[in-house]
Order: sequence, then C-alpha cells, then structure tokens
Amino acid sequence: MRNVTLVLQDGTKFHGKSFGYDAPVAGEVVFNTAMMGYPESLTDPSYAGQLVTLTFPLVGNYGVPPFTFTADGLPTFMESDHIHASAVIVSDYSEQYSHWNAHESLADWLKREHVPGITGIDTRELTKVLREHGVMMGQIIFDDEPNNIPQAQYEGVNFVDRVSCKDIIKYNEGAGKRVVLVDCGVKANIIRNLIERGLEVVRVPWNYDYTGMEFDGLFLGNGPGDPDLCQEAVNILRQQMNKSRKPICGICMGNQLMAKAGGANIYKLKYGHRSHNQPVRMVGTDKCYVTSQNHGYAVDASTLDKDWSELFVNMNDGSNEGVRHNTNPWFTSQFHPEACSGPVDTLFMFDLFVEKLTL
Ligand SMILES: NC(=O)CC[C@H](N)C(=O)O
Repeated sequence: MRNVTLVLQDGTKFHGKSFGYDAPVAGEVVFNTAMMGYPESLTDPSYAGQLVTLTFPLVGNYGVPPFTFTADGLPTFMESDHIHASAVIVSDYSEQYSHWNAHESLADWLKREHVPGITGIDTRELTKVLREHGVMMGQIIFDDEPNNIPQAQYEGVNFVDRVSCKDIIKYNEGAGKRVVLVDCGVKANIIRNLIERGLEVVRVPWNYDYTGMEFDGLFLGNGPGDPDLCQEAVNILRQQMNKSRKPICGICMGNQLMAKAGGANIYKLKYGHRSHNQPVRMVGTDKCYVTSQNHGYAVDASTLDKDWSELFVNMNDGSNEGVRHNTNPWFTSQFHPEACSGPVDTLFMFDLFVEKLTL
C-alpha cells in the first residue's frame, strides 16, 4: 500500500495509506457518522465532488454486494449505477470481509471504478477539524509523487447537470397514477418506493420542461451541490405551481428547490448533516423522527413566502427539515425518507404523497 497524505485547504495534513485506486484526487472533504451503508453512500449521486470521511472506525468488513440490476433497470443493492463520491477516507480498512451478500471487497470495487480510498487516517480528529473550521477542500496526494497535486472546485460547479439523466426514463408504464420525477441525481430507492406504491414513474432530466406533460403528481429528487445553481429547475417548478394544484413532493435537493420556489433563501451549513441519526420534529406536534441525511446546504425557513410553512425542523441545530404549502398539496423533507441506508421511520412521506394523488 502506497503512502498518501490528505492535505486540507488550511494546510492541516493527515498521513495514511492507499487501499483503493491509486490516483491523486481533490474535492470537498465531508464526514458521515453512520455506522454502515458505504455501498449505498458511495453510489448516492449527492456525494459527487466530495471526499467522504466515514467516522465509524472499521470499514469494509461486510464487503460489497453484487452490482446487479432488476428488470426495471434499477441497481438491486446500490443507489445508482456507479460510485459518485470522489474518494473515501477511513480509519481502519478491513481487508477481510464476510457477509451473505458480499460479492467483492471494498478495495476491489474502488479499484474497478477508479476511485481512491485511504486508510489509517484519524477520522475522528479529521472530523473535529471539519466541525471547528467547517467543510474544506482537500487533496489526497501520493507521497512518492508529491508534485502531482490535483486542483478541484466544489462551489459554483453544477454537479446536478453532470449526474442527472440525459433522456426520459419510464418505469412501471401503464400502472395507476403517473408521476413525473425530476432527476437532480435521484437515488434508486426513491424510484423503488414510488414503483412499490403502484405508480408509473417518468424520470426527466433536472431542467426538463414537464409543464405540458400529462401526469398526476410531481416528485423532486435529491441531488449534489448548490441548489442556487438549479434556478432553471425552480423556474419550471414555479410555472407548474402557477398552472396547477397537482400534488408535489420533494426530498433533500427537492426540499431546497421547492422552498426556493416558495421564495426562500438557501445557505451553506458549516459542516452539513450526514448520518443516520438526525432527529427531526414535525412542526406543531411533539413527534420526533430519527432520519437519514446527506446535505450541505439548508433552507432559511424565515424567508419563506406567507403561503408557506415549515413542516419539519432539526432538533440538533434548529435548521429547516421540510416545508409545506398552506393550502395546496405540496410538501417536502430535507431528510431522506427512503433511507438507504438508514432508519425507515419516515417512509410515510411516500404514503402521504400517494394519498394526495388519489384524493
Ligand atoms: N442529498 C441532497 O439532495 C443534497 C442537497 C444539496 N446538494 C445539499 O448538499 O444540501
């Protein structure tokens, strides 16, 4: 294993070893405190452009599931058809793996997909640095080729345009109600949840003008990067809202786009929410849900127009976790009700959407 150094934007250095694909890489360094779920997280398109630090110390011990696809073209166990994170940073990579569904090691998968992985990093110390300073850009360089330092940019890059589908994809054609799904980098489990509920899904590119199409409801998926770079999607959404009261539901980036259409501003969180245990309260109730999350930006709910209200709020930091329109069936969550991975307490969001479609 070759020696590597992770260099943060402020000059902080961490030394480790390469266990994935041997190549220098740069990106935004973020951390995820979940205890498992690396196959799902690495294939979540919302991690595009990021070097993902896993704080759970032992990583790789359950291997990686086979990269098979179901009849409808969705990956059986992953969240998209390839790794989207730019690299993975762990404390102790486990070379031995064992799981009934393991097909290969994490190292072999990373090598096959040309994604760097580094081990031997004090990920808890790294996380403390990121929590103090906020997320930073970082570079993974190989100590035996120190001049080969890559550069990267995160802010201002439209990652959604890179990961969104380029053409319309249909699922479950001819089934009951038809839903247009805006693909900003949608996770497979959102599509699975819609299909499982008997819906026909028409997945369209992020900036596709669907306002002239025939459908019963609209779903806004998750996606990477800064929502302010998706103004085109917000403009189309506003047109749809001016035209019709059809149900609209959104997840993560979908919450941010909906809130923007509702007049709200977006800001960047200091170090984001990436974990399986984010507590979220439903506003106006004393119900708290434990949720799976992966986002770096948030909605400033105080800037929502008067026709909108906050639907969920984060119990750790008070940030917005969802919005709703006061009279129309338009509602969203910043967290991931589809989980994958993580707790499934909030799957009811999909049922609520179906309920609104059939009213
Ligand atoms: N998972 C997501 O949709 C993330 C939304 C947005 N890219 C953010 O980081 O806040």
